[in-house]
Amino acid sequence: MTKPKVIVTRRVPEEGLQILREKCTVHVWDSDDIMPRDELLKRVHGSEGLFCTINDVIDREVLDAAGSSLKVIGTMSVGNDHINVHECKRRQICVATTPDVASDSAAELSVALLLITTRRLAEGLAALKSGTSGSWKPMWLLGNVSMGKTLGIFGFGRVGFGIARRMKPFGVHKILYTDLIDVTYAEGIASRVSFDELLAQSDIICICCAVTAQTVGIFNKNAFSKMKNTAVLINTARGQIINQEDLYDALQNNVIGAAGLDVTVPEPLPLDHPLMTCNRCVILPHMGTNTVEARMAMCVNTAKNIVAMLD
Ligand SMILES: O=CC(=O)O
Repeated sequence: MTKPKVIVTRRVPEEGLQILREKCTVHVWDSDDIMPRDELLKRVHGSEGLFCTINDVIDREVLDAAGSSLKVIGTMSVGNDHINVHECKRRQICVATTPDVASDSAAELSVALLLITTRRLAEGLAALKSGTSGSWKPMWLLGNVSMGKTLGIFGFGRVGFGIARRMKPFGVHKILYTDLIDVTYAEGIASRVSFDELLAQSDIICICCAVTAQTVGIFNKNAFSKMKNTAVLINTARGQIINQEDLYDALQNNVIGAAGLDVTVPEPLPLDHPLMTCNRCVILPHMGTNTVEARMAMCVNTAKNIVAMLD
């Protein structure tokens, strides 16, 4: 019996590829760079499985190019916003993500970014490296401590819960969350409030929701105007959730205090983008799940998902 053909759109850990090779004929785009679109369209033809990442836009064109043989798409990611899941459902193509194994890494990165931003560590590091930090000064780069503050979490899923659990020992006074539903695991840790209450009460807000029609651009001028002017906004979810022009204006005009972004539109943000010039905006190049542990587990799970569904 011929083995099913699986396309892997990126160089990924060998452990995952081995799992695939036992059952499938595997074609790997063996590069750290994104598989060019024309190559993807060409190579996906006749495949039964597609192993992709967040940078591969899997739309109708790709699904058409693959043809009716395609049964499963395994994405080595938590999010699936790069995939037209409605179209996949219509065509009875299974889509699998790898959420659980990445939650600790994503929550930890969120807390790291929160601390870098609230304590102004990026500015300190930049000053040291450029030789402008000078000697110790009593009134220089004063950040804020988390102790006694109110932490707001927008989207209380695995990552939001992980942030809450990690920030509790820092002595935050209150943890609030906004989500579509009451989540039972929030009991004793966080209280559900409306979006407006979250905006008004929080000293720090972490965005950890999925990007949907309801959340695109929800952090905009109107939302910023309801936040404290000292508030710090952290986004480790998706760039589209923040209106970046409004964020720039809010930071420039001291409507809010600071922002820490692991995700932007586009990625990477061009060097001449206005947000890149903002001292109070810390920007990382989408590193939420960049740990050896998460990447290995994400790769192995993606491979297992594909094999299981082809079986
Ligand atoms: O953003 C990263 C992911 O969705 O895994």
